[in-house]
Amino acid sequence: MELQENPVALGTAAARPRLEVTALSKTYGSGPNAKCVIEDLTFTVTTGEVVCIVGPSGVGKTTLLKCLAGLQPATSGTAAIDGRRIDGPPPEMALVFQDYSRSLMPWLTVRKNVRLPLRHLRLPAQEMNQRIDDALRAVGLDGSDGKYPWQLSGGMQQRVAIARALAYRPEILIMDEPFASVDAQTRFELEDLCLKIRDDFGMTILVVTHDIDEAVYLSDRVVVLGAKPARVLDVIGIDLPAPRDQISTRSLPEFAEQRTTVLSMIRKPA
Ligand SMILES: Nc1ncnc2c1ncn2[C@@H]1O[C@H](COP(=O)(O)OP(=O)(O)OP(=O)(O)O)[C@@H](O)[C@H]1O
Repeated sequence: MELQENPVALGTAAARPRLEVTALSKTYGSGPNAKCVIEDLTFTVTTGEVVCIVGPSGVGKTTLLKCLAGLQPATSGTAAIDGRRIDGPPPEMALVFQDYSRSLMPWLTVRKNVRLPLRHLRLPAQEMNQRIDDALRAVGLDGSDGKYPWQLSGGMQQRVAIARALAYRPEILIMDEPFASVDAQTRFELEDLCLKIRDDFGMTILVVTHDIDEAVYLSDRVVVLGAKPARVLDVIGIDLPAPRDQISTRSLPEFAEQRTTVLSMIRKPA
């Protein structure tokens, strides 16, 4: 797959903040009905990093992701890519949502689903087909392109959703609880796919998850959010050896230590 060269793997670029969230706040409504959902969030995601955001349910993650995706303005503060303020959907960003059953079109084949976001790029047919083939191969679904989503397992459907994001060739991938609706074994496979995408393409990946173990397994750093309003409690560097492996990494004493650190941060009284 030829998404982009991996500057991190090639050692040609110093790690730099790709995505910068600075003092970002979002209040819905005004006057007596004003509701501050996220307050003064500051964190960065560096090129080629996987960063997970964890926090209590209803913390405001969708609100945050909508601001990062340029779908709604922040009330104050900024989100920026390479120092460029986000004020609309950034062309270098793709999103993957939890609910694949609602994000895939059941009446379209796998191939046509993956092609959907490419239509507005007006690519030559050959390049369009190449991108679709590459993306399906990257998620292990080459050979399934003529099937319909409802003919696939949940995990395969989520792979289609990931392939659709990859075919767009994003530099930044944002995933909103992407593996929450699949069984445990598939979840492990998709987590490893996420790390492979980062390793192969140097992609910068931000994942929202409620699963602390998943956050520790995937992340270079974990952003821990407190609730009401959402604010950053801590950013925890995850120092685990690469490459990560579902059995050996999760068996390490350091894994348990990092997990306890994140968990106790979330459960600490405000
Ligand atoms: N457009 C809106 N107008 C007013 N309030 C909103 C709006 N969107 C979200 N909210 C409120 O903001 C709060 C956080 O919602 P949000 O959907 O961002 O949380 P979440 O972390 O994604 O939730 P969940 O974990 O349940 O998916 C909720 O109380 C919600 O009611």
